[in-house]
Amino acid sequence: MSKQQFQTEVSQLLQLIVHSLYSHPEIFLRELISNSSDALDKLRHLTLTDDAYKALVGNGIEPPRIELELNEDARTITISDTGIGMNEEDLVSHLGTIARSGTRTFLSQLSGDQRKDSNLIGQFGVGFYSAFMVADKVEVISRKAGDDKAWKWISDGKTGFEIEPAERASAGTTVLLHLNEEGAQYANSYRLQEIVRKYSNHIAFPIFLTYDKSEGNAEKKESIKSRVTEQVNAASAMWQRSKSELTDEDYKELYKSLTGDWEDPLLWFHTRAEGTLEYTTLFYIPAKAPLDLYQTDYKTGVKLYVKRVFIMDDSRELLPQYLRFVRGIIDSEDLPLNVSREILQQNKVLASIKAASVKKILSELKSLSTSNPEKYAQFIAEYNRPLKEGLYGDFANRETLLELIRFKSTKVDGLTSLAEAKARMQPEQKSLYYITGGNEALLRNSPLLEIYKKKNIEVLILDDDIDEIVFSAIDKYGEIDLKAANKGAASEDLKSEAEPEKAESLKPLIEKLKATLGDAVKEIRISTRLADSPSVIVSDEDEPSARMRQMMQAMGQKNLPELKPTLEINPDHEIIKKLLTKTDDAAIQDAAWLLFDQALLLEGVPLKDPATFVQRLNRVLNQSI
Ligand SMILES: Nc1ncnc2c1ncn2[C@@H]1O[C@H](COP(=O)(O)OP(=O)(O)OP(=O)(O)O)[C@@H](O)[C@H]1O
Repeated sequence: MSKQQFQTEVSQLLQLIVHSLYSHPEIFLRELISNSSDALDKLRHLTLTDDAYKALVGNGIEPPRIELELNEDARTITISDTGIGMNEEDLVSHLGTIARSGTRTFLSQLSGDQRKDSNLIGQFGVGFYSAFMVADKVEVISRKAGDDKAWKWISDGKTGFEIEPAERASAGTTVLLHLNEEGAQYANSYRLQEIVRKYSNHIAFPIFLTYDKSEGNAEKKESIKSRVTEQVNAASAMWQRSKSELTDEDYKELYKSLTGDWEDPLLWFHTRAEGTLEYTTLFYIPAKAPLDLYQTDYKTGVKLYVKRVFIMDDSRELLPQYLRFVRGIIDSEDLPLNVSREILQQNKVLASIKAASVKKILSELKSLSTSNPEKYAQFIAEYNRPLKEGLYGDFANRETLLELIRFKSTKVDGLTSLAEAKARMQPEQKSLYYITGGNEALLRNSPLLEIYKKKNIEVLILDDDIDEIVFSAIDKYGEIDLKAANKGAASEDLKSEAEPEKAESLKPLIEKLKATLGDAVKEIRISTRLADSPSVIVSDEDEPSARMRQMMQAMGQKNLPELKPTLEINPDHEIIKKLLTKTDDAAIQDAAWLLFDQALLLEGVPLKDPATFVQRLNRVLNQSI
């Protein structure tokens, strides 16, 4: 026998489970049955596709079933399956550690108070460990398909576990729960049947319950107990039934058992396609974004079935990456059962299912945005950003995605759509405008927006760090141009007349400024977009903005060419007007740098030489007091 410690995270998780989940202990059964169902799925796939496993059917591998056994006197429940099973190594790694990085990160981020909040932990599946809510000792006896040996794992759920050799007639896993005080209520056959029907009715494998049934004997006026085994669930793949047969509760329970989420899903879409290709899809959108949404090793949430046989649940080919928050099932009639990961990558059937699924999901979201704006707002609060990622990669659905994404704006509180912004356009307004950068407050106060304010034109505020990358690739919304206010060309539309004389009179000043700033700027020109500020910096259409360069540097991009922005000055500003009459070169030089540096600061670009900036500022201040 070997005694082993739990990984630290497991101990933390167990603490959390035992101390915060008392409100839902019954879910232990759903979690264990869903593990059994997964194990049966995995083995069935192997026996259908792999000759070595095929040969073992009836000889070490039994037909798929899940058996619950209740022993009221001993206060034990067993959950057995004829699935894939675990060997010694699997038992240690699957039941002694937490493999999912999402769970690990989640646990490490929780504060003391949050740990007490059971809603928070409901966001991820607690899985097997939920057994310790109801049991003070758990034994797992398992034999892996293809192996002769069986192993027993025993733990009190406190610090560690023991492993020893065991006996098991065929492949599969038996979980034996020694119920604790809290769990005693489940040593009751009615209760168990009720829980199975509530949470696991849709499980595609038969679930049997063996228990002592009391039956009245009218003659002797007494009840006789007999040991019986009865099937408890419907055992048909729920998604294959027609929508009209299914209730909201059915959908919600399937979702919970698929994902381990405790909250109801926000939405679901159930579709059956018949015709050239036959398949069923059932997609769910979780109410809260999955914890690993922004991790590169995120867990995918769509399971692939072929003719109701589970094939895989970790393929990134089933939906595009930006829809990685979608959970659910794709069940195809046309794919081969032995379809491999490599084949999936170039498979035409899957490509069509995938394309149709994306269209379906997006079009359902689009109709939700009009039919139920409140629910849509909940969706957007969680998933606006992944949709933007889609804008970057999914050309085929760009138009729909543009309709779905929501924006902050200078004209409305909260969020708005492009369609709404279009409806608010001024009669003379030629394009839709936006400004990008990493900080909302900075953007809202940017001098670049002054002219828009003056002309009562709306500007969308794009303050997500991916916005500039995404939107620089998108120049149209339908027929209308989308233009960045921080780029050169946006001001073309807003040009006022009467410029030639102004330009002529400012020429000498611009030359002096240019002589002072030299290589720090690419060009100095008269601005048509400023009202209250004396100066601003802008980038060319094809250049990354100043803020974007910072991001690229932060991400480790080296050898970026020096930033050489264009400085625009406001001919109508008092400072510029005064400078026109100044002849003192030293004062003009100080002013040139101050105009440039303040424009950089407002763009959120840190100054290269703050000390000189402060000296200059103090010089000018000194003269003005
Ligand atoms: N009945 C079983 N048969 C075979 N393997 C099992 C069984 N129960 C658990 N396992 C193994 O133990 C692992 C951990 O199970 P656990 O329920 O904690 O998490 P999970 O099912 O992977 O994730 P989640 O419950 O969050 O969806 C499983 O991934 C599986 O490999």
